[in-house]
Amino acid sequence: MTKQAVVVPVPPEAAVPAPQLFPYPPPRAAGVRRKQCLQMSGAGAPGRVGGWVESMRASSPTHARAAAALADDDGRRAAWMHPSALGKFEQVVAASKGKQIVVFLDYDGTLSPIVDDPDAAYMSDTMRRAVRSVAKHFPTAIVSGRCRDKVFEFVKLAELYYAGSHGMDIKGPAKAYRHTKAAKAKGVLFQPASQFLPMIEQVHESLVEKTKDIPGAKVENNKFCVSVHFRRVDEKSWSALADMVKSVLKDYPKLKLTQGRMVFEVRPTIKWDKGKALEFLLESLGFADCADVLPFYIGDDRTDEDAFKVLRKRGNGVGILVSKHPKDTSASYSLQEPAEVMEFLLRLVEWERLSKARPKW
Ligand SMILES: O=P(O)(O)OC[C@H]1O[C@H](O[C@H]2O[C@H](CO)[C@@H](O)[C@H](O)[C@H]2O)[C@H](O)[C@@H](O)[C@@H]1O
Repeated sequence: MTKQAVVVPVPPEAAVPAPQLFPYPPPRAAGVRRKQCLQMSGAGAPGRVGGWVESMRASSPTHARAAAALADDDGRRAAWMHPSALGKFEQVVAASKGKQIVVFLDYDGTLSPIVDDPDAAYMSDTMRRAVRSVAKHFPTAIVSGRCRDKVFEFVKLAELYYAGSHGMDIKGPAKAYRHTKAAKAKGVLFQPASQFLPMIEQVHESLVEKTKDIPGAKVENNKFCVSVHFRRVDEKSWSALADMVKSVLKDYPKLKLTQGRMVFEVRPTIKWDKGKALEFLLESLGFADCADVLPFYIGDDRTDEDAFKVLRKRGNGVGILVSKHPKDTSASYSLQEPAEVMEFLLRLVEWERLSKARPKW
């Protein structure tokens, strides 16, 4: 395959931008307070350990269920916040008239169910078939916090675009989609954080060493970022684990700490995230500043919010949050779990097949 290696350094983050709302239907629920990602970087001081533990609790399924039980008392608000992308399917696809749909899919919790062991987060064969069908009709990308090779090992579809390490490692298929002649003809390869590789290696080693005595803690090397999992750590040790991670990162002001689903994510402080990856891929496909595209982004995690925000800012696109519980999100629709994601993808394929067969008046 012909590769085009583009390695572009991206400047460190200057500041965390204030959350902003965009006039994009349907509206977000009012009165839901936005939870900031916890930051530990040159730009922001770390919160108290108590703050971290609160945030760790918030990402645990037991606590999420308790929060949802409260929200259910106000069911009207929950329903309004996240209309189902399946229930509102016709409305979702109506916006695509005359436009090319491009599909972006997160992996963990979206295509595969969340499991205790990150190495065993397999995708079902039926889900793989659904994603393959989607990719036959629309340019399709997987956007994951995992390292690109690992997510490819799970998905195993060569025809897709892959953005691993939260979008910091992007590679396109050998035969790329081209909307315009200006679109990149050669395979895409983009690694904006390559200068951080040695640092990430060091931090990975230190984190493995430091956390080895905390039962259940697991450190995962995701190439341009590192995950520290606490799903299998006793809640009594969460604060000790948070302390350890923070103490390692003290010596690395160019790295920041964010949190996902029962996982700490150590990432370079560059202005690059899943949202930037989405924009980069649209541009590579030939859709830069283009109105005749409708991006769909489906994801379940806090890091997917960066992509949902980009869609809101563009005022064009469909953000779908995968969650059983009401959450503060910039997505416009929801699906409850990977099984519903699969149903939605199959429906999208069927709708496209039928609309091609339909006579154009
Ligand atoms: O962007 P994603 O594809 O959603 O990746 C985010 C993290 O996903 C994985 O961790 C999550 O899934 C695991 C398996 O189900 C689960 O055990 C863990 O608690 C979840 O946080 C992956 O292992 C991480 O490296 C990714 O950063």
